[in-house]
Amino acid sequence: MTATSRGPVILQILDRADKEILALSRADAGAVYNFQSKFRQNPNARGFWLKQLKGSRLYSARVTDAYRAILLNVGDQHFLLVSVRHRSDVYDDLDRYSYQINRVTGGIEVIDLAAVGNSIVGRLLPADDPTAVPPKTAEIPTLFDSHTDQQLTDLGVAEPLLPSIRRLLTDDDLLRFVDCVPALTADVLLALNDGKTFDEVLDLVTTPVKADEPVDTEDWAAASASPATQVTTDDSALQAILAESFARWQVFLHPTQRKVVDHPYPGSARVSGGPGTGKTIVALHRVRYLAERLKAGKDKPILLTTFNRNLAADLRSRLLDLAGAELSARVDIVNIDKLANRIVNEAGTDTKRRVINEAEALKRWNAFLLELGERRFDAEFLNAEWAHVVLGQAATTRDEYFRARRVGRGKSITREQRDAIWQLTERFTKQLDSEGIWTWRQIAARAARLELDRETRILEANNDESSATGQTLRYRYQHIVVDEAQDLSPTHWRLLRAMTPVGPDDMFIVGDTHQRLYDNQVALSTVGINIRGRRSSRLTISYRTTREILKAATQLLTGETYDDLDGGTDTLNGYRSLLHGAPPIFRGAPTWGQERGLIIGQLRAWTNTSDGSAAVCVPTKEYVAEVIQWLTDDGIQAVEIGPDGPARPDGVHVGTMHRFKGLEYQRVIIAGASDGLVPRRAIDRFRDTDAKRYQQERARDRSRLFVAATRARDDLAVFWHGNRSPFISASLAGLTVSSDDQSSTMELRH
Ligand SMILES: Nc1ncnc2c1ncn2[C@@H]1O[C@H](COP(=O)(O)OP(=O)(O)OP(=O)(O)O)[C@@H](O)[C@H]1O
Repeated sequence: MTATSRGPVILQILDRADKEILALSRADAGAVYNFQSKFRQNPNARGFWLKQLKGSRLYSARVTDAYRAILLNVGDQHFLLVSVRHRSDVYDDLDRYSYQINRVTGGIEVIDLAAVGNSIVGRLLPADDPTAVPPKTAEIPTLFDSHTDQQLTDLGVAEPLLPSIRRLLTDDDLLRFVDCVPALTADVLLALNDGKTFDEVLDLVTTPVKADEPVDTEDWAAASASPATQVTTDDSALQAILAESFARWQVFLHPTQRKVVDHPYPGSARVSGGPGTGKTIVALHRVRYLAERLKAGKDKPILLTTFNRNLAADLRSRLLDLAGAELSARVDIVNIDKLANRIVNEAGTDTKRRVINEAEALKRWNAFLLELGERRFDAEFLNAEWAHVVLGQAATTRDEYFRARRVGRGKSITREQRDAIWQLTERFTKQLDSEGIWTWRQIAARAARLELDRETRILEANNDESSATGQTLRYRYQHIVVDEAQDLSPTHWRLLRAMTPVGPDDMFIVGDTHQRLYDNQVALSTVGINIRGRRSSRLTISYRTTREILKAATQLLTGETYDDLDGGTDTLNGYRSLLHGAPPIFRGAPTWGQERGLIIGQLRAWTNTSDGSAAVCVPTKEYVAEVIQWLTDDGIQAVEIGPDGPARPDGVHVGTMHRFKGLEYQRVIIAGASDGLVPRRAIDRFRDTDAKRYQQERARDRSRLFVAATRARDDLAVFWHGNRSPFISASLAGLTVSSDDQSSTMELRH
């Protein structure tokens, strides 16, 4: 052993070794814990039997009689724990392990060649030559024949794997193979095999993880500090792994996630990405990054906000896990409506009012119009105009309303109509006032007004140094982090913008417009938030969903376009998964009553679904009640998902598509995916009268289905009765018949 007792010994765990440790028995994992703490004190202690592979950086060390730790020495006293294996697997000479610094990413990669070899032949290789791989037979075409070795390594494929790659014949070979190779190699090969060109893979997969500086493949110290080397950062993370009290996301960030998190921005930044790409994880790490850099104090200079209450509760508990109590105490975590309400309460002028929700507001619009005998506009149109144009753009006078932009509001209106609308909304608002009630949108508008006024006072005080108010009045927050940004309204953005000064790292905005569930849209530049150019990044690897589910889910979106929160368009280009599993099931029944059989049958077929790992998602509340009844009658415990999440953790969870945001399940059934329900039949009336509105409502229903489908980790089943939803293509449904051939006699509920 060359390691001496010069400096402190550093021992970190390399990504993937944690999975092996967690697979050990409690006693053996405990032994790993003892091992690592003793090893740090003295790596040369006798009981370790520390053995170096000749001419190599690899060492084996004894953990217990049965287990060996495989260590990579990356610096004088600096080791990475790369594997914990049974003694019989290690073959004392460690020949089965290959290690390198990837010349594209600069990250350290350790490869178990024996596992790779086994994956190719699909059986165990002889123990006397674990790295042996059957020779390639010249005439049989292999998967990557059209790419040269040079091309593959330029894309970041690990060089030691090239001979094995040349022996991959089938998709199954590849899927087995990618389970035991470095993540970038897996990602590149899967993308090429999916038919992407060299340039596309370079652009989508390789460039985002490429090292910023040229890579020195002999500089192990630099490589161990590279974001591409995913290691535990401190002892507490290592302890957490061993105590099984950690979640992987707390420790191992993907290099693209790491780059977005650990980055000083000159102003606001925005992160997009499909479902499950770790946007919330990144938001949480970002909050920790910002909190660690705060000046000491007890105040809360960071705001972490999201759309609704249960998502905020989830952020709170996850931040506590990630950053601990002390840092979390410096962060104000509150959902956006509650934040607005707080500001209004603080002003003290409207504290006695009762809040009504959107559905209630619409009912009142209907009654109001009926009473007036008003027929020029319908209630939905006026409610939306009031929400998006009047309140959304903070128009408090007729003139302001006349100047307000109506982008995205559908059919255009004349000056005369504008005048009539203004008068109606004024009267409607007065009526609500007189009854002492208001909506969440009104609260947000009032809060935004209050905060904008406050900001004006701050700026005035700063300009006038003699003013005493300048000493005390400050912006509420130094940094604001927003999750689920796609669902915030322009008024919410105005409120947030006024709460933090424009400057470095002011706002960090995370969201995916493909998952927009509420009727809100914004171009951030119009509310003073600049996210253009390098301030925008996209995450593309899903950590939640399998390739099979992801492919089906993205097909549900075909034909729709999505905005990028700033007037442009966003796509799911490059969205992918390295996980694989069973193909999703798409199946129809003649009637809703018969769909019951599909639901119950599927839950029974999956087995062990009563532990909260499975959920049924339906289009409306009525269907929730009915499915819960069916499951209960069948002896299956059913638990409703309410506004604060599932009522209890076990059982089969049942809820509407709206409720599924922020949740994830091993197995998901989407039931009632029928034409007339998804999208809602109610929107048909806009088809001819307001094409823009029709398209927006339809896109929202599509997003709901997409969100529901992407909550599934391993298994997804989509059922319908009567005609299937038009969002489910014939190829998805596995049907060869044209849609006209679908049974038109099938009964549709409603
Ligand atoms: N670096 C990582 N390592 C391990 N797991 C991760 C990582 N990043 C994300 N995950 C896991 O992937 C899943 C999805 O993460 P997260 O909820 O942050 O995604 P999201 O992009 O916010 O999803 P959605 O848009 O659907 O809300 C979670 O289970 C999370 O723990």
